[in-house]
Amino acid sequence: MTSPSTIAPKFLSAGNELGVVAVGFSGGQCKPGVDAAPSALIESGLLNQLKDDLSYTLHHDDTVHTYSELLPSQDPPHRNMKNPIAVSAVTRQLSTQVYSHARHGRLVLTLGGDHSIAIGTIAGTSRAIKERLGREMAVIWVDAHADINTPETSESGNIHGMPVAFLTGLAREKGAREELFGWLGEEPCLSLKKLVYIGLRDVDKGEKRILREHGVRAFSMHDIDKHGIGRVMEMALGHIGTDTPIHLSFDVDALDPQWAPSTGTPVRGGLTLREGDYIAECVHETGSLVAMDLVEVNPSLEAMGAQETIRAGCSLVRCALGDTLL
Ligand SMILES: NC(=[NH2+])NCCC[C@H](N)C(=O)O
Ligand SMILES: [Mn+2]
Ligand SMILES: [Mn+2]
Repeated sequence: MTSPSTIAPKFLSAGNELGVVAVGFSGGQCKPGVDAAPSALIESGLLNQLKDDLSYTLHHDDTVHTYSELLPSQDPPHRNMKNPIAVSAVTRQLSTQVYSHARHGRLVLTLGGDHSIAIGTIAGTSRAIKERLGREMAVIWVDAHADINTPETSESGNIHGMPVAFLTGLAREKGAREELFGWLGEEPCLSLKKLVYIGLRDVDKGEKRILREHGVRAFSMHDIDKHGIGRVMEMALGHIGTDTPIHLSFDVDALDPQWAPSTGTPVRGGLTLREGDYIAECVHETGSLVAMDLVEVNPSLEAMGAQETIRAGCSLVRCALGDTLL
């Protein structure tokens, strides 16, 4: 049984308004199928639960956006990135959709898609929050991976391993063309000081150097084993403070493959589903949540576990949006 949350949101307009954006995009990595996640999540009843059980007023265009009209016929590698023009165009368009929900003071839920789409979602919310409230926002990035490669440090060329580098300005290219992420502008969307990672366990060499050099706050699985998830969440939220809007970007591969096998880059030794739900519940309890992404569910991989993965994804979203155990 569920009932609406009693936590009053600090940075949203009244009325429990939820903007939903469904993004069927897979161009930030090489495995097809992650584009089918939004339909799978919606078909399993997620949006109905948010409406009926958690009493949200939904703003959704009933479309899974594939942005096919934006995809170029030619998209050669640029600085070693695969599909750079496609990812740039899709995230640019997505950022305006997320922005217009957030500008109205709605909580924004984006269902991906691979994690490259966070370039668009975080660009959109951070701009809206800056305009509405004159504040900088924080990002909690829950993931097995840091996704902070620059095009130059990346070994794969997959942009889903780079969104944080673009958002924080680390990947900036002087005089970049609009259609090659130049649209992001000079000013970073996110400060490295307002970024917190949880769940890391597969971080590339170049990424480790970046995290160390900039003193980024990161809680790996080692930290979770050592302190327990309760203490880790206290430290993570303590770093952000109580007066800062939070964007939660949740990569389902943060969960152990036992709970979320159907994902493109699974890594053993991850969070239990309960730990994942707990992270989401704690973020909800802050009252500071302004946006959430759920990404990297790929129902076509490990098809046996697809329903399991979808169920886990739905659970994470419900918890972040106020579902409680009692
Ligand atoms: N969003 C993800 N699942 N990212 C995985 C990234 C893997 C690897 N670090 C790369 O840059 O290619
Ligand atoms: Mn990941
Ligand atoms: Mn990721």
